[in-house]
Parts: sequence; structure tokens; C-alpha cells
Amino acid sequence: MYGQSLVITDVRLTPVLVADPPLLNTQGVHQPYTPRLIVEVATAGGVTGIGETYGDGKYLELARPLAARLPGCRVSDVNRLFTLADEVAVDAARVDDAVDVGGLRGVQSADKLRLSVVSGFEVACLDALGKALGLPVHAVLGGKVRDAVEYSAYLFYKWAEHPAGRASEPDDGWGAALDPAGIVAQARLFAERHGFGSFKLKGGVFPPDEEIAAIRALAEAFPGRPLRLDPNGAWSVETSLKVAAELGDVLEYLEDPALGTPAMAEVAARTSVPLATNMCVTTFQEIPEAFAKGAVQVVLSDHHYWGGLRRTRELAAVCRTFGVAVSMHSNTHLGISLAAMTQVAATVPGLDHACDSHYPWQSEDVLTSRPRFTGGKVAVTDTPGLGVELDRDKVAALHARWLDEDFRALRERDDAAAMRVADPGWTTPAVPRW
Ligand SMILES: O=C([O-])C(=O)C[C@H](O)[C@@H](O)C(=O)[O-]
Ligand SMILES: [Mg+2]
Repeated sequence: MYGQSLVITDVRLTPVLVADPPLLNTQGVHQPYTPRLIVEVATAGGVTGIGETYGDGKYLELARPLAARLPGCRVSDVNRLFTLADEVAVDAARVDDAVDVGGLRGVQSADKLRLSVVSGFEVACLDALGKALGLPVHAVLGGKVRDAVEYSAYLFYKWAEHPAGRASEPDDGWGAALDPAGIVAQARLFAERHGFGSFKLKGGVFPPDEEIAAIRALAEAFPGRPLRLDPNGAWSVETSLKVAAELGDVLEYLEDPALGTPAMAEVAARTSVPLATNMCVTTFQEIPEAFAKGAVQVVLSDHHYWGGLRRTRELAAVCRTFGVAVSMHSNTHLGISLAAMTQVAATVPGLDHACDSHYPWQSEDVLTSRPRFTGGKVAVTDTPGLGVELDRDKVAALHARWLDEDFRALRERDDAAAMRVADPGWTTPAVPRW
């Protein structure tokens, strides 16, 4: 038997609650704490690999039986993770979970739930394999083609603090951003703190004219810098076309202006502004229709729901074949996922658009040393594995919060419910909202 030292002996799952600022989106506002799941895979050879993924209940329910199937497999048997995950039953009621923030990341299905869980295990296995071989994850994936990965600042409309009475962590000096001046001030902070040179604004929060004004203000403050606007499908085709016409001279791309492939295709047919998505192409099954209709010009992979780093590379190959650009987007995540994004992005040829990451919004992490953005880029480490290590005390502290009964309601991310704390009449807006 080959690879005895690579055999998995133990899998540890640790759900945590991570501080998150009051960032606004079309569904509501981020909760003060977001659930994430830390995955650790230990081998007979004595190395432990780490990964992370969504931590809401429905992901935990799948992660636990999958974890139980892994001892005895090798960390190199990454393909097997998918087969094993297929054996785990998904509760159909959980797929359409009405409160799922998945409304911001495309259709939900049992397959996609499984892939989101597998991604955490895949990253942990690749980390362990890299550590065992003395190779960075990018080498396990075939080798890096760049030494640093560029990221875009991810701007959000934002309150200064969470609604009164809600425990939360210090705001790191970001303050409120509720108008064009606030967004420009936030962008300046991002540029000062992390050196970002391109900017994405999360839209779908205010009427489109206000968001157009914010992008115009950014274009004036940062002339010539790439700008993106992402209302998460909140606009009609006509509104999308109006925004495209008004901002066409300054936008790098519009991200998911309208919801779904048919609407995106209609917008794409009537504007020369490129359209990007992390909502209408989120699975391989959605690619044929979207590409045939020319609905998107840039696909933003999220390695969590695409099923990991190797599938992100497969997605990139399909996109290359069809002349569609590829880049990456993220959800609220910790440094393990930033390291994973950076390692895979380093291996993807022709990554022409900066990836975006929520990571600068996270004041907490579970690592001994946090990845840093310098000049808007994260350096691709050559340290074995992902190049990051868990700080056990930090994991324990965030897990203790998850265990705390006072925080139980936050174990499921629900941006609409978080908004109802401030606005009891709030319901998730109908689409299109404008
Ligand atoms: O690019 C995107 O659509 C996202 O980043 C989705 C996220 O859920 C974002 O809207 C958020 O966290 O509010
Ligand atoms: Mg998006």
C-alpha cells in the first residue's frame, strides 16, 4: 500500500462565530457574528491540514457524516471526497432554506450544498498533502504562474455600528458609509491600509441613482482605477441598462445587475459594459446556457461553492475555452480561505481581473499570523501547505462564542433577520427591487 503516512486518522470540525461589521446588502445587513466551520484533517504521518467553509447548520449537518467517512482515506484521494459526499443524504427542506443568504450566491441545490462542504475538506486535504510533501499548495496544483495575487477593495454601504443592544466587536475605525462621500472615505481607508488599486461597491442597497453617484464620486477620487458595482441582481433589465449607460465610461464591469441568465443575457445584448457574475453561473450545469447566450463576460469563482481549488481550476479551463474571463469573489471568510484563494489564483493563467475578498472586514481570525495585503496584493507563499497555522486559543475563543446560548440565534446567517432588529417591518425585497 502506498502513502501510508498520508492516511487520515482523525477529522476535527469546529464551528465558530466570527465578528462581522454591519455591512449592508440588498437582503439586509450582516449579523454581528457570522458562522464559519473550521475543518482539520490529521494524518498517520503526523501532519494536520486545515480548511474552512460556511458554518450554518445545514452545512454542519453534512460535514459531520462526511468527516466520519474520512479516516482510512488518504489526503491525496481528493477525488474520493466527492464520491463520499454523494453518499451523504441532504435534507431536502434544508436546500431551500428560506433564510439562506444563498440568495446572494445563486440557486441552491443538494449538490451545491455538498460542494460547499467538500471545499472545506478539499482545502484541508491539500494543505495536509502539501505539508507532508514539503510543497506549497500551489505546487500541488501544478505550480504558480505569479508570485502575488491582486485583490480589489470590497466597499460596502455600512452603519457605524450594529443596532443598539447587539453585542459586537470594535469597528476598527471604519465608521458609517451611507452616501457617496462616505463610500469615497471608505475607499481611501482601504487604499491607505491595504494599498488596493481597484474598487468594488456592493450595491442594491439604495435607489440606483444614489449608487451611480457613489461610483461617479469614486471615479473622480481615483481617476482611471478599475471600478465595479454589484447589486446582486436587484435591478430590472431596463434599470441595469440605464446604469450601464450612465457608468459605461468608468466601469470595469457590472456584477450581477439583473437576476438570472435570461435577464443577464438581455442586458449583455444591449450594452458594451462587461457583465460579471457569482450568481447566474455558480455550477458547471449553468455554464452551457449562460455562455451560449453571451450572458456573462467574467465568471467569479467562489471556491467554496464550486467545490474547492481543483474545480476552480477546471472552471478556469472551461472559461478559457469559451473566451470568458475568470476571477474570484468571496463571502465573509477567515484567513484560511484567503490563503486558499491566493494559492489557487496563483496557478490560474490569464487572471485579468483582481479577485475580491471580504477579508479586510474581519477584525478576528484563527491564525497565528494573518495574511496581509501589500499594494493590494497577497504574496504567494512557498511554505509547505497553505502557509498558515491555526492559533488554538483563538479557535477556542470563537468556538466558545458559538457554544454560548446568548449567541445561538446567530449560528444561522440571516441578513434579513439582522435587518429586522433595526427595522421590524423589513422583509427580503422582491426582485427586481428597482
Ligand atoms: O459578490 C457577491 O455577490 C458577494 O460577495 C455576496 C455576499 O453575500 C455579499 O453580498 C455580502 O456578504 O453581503
Ligand atoms: Mg457578486
